[in-house]
Amino acid sequence: MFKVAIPNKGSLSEGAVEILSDAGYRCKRHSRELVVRDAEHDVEFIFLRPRDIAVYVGSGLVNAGITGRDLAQDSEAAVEECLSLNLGRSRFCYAVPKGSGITPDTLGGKRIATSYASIVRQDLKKRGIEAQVVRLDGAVEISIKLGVADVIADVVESGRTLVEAGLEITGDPIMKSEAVVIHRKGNSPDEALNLLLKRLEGILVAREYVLLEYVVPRNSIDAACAITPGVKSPTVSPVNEAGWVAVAAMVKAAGLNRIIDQLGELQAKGIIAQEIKTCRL
Ligand SMILES: Nc1ncnc2c1ncn2[C@@H]1O[C@H](COP(=O)(O)OP(=O)(O)OP(=O)(O)O)[C@@H](O)[C@H]1O
Ligand SMILES: O=P(O)(O)OC[C@H]1O[C@H](OP(=O)(O)OP(=O)(O)O)[C@H](O)[C@@H]1O
Ligand SMILES: [Mg+2]
Repeated sequence: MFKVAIPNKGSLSEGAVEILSDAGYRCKRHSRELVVRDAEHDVEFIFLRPRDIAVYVGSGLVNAGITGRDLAQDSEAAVEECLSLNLGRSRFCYAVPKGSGITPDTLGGKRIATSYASIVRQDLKKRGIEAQVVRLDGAVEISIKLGVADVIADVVESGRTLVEAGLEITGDPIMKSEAVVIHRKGNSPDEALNLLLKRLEGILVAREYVLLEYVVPRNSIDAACAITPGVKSPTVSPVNEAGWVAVAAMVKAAGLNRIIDQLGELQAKGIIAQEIKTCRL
């Protein structure tokens, strides 16, 4: 049975279960099960700590996993990414007490608290800086106030936790992260993994696009198709009224209102947008 590790807690846990469920897999836990079997798809979902997922995948004990890019890198496990899931986006940054003036170039000799010791050591090495890395499990932002560190390196999303702790980001992000599907480095994806990836890709596209349908005067069809070119090409069909045609096309949800306005200027009528449940391009 194909084994997929997913986070049992933390920021990525809900999103991972949701995208897999949208892709048609049965992976919801009813209580605290560690394993959920989807017999129909011949897949076993194993609930692990997000930090441990890359270790299991890298050792070949599970076939694939969903975890954060930062966690995968920090683990130093032999894994590679096969798909980004567009969820759990964050930046991994150095932060210092507001107004302290400490920058990434002046980290030499400082104590840097982090839950991602390996990423920080790699970054310091790249910069040629010697500093002390203090490995903490979480709530890293409080460590400076409590006196164990001068600087932190941590995950930043909205930045609210930093502000509340009186800290500010210094320098560019050390890395940008999001939830990714990983598999063992060097293994070429087998049929079961490719199927999982295709289904997840279908959900990513479905989340990004809507299906737009409208009718438009026949003499405006070229202009309308230029506004809604679809992914491959729009579907144009006859309607029961002379001089009009119906159009259906996938459009990016992000620019939807502007597209509707432009179609309105072409006298398009009956414009409707529908969510897409899944999609295979
Ligand atoms: N506030 C956030 N917004 C988006 N992604 C985040 C956030 N905090 C953490 N992450 C990402 O989630 C992943 C796992 O971190 P998370 O903090 O959820 O796990 P954890 O620390 O093991 O769990 P917990 O915080 O519940 O103990 C990492 O890839 C991280 O970048
Ligand atoms: O920029 P923000 O939106 O404020 O989010 C960032 C915070 O979220 C995470 O903390 P989490 O709740 O996972 O606690 P932890 O640090 O104990 O893991 C992360 O470690 C930061 O502290
Ligand atoms: Mg956390």
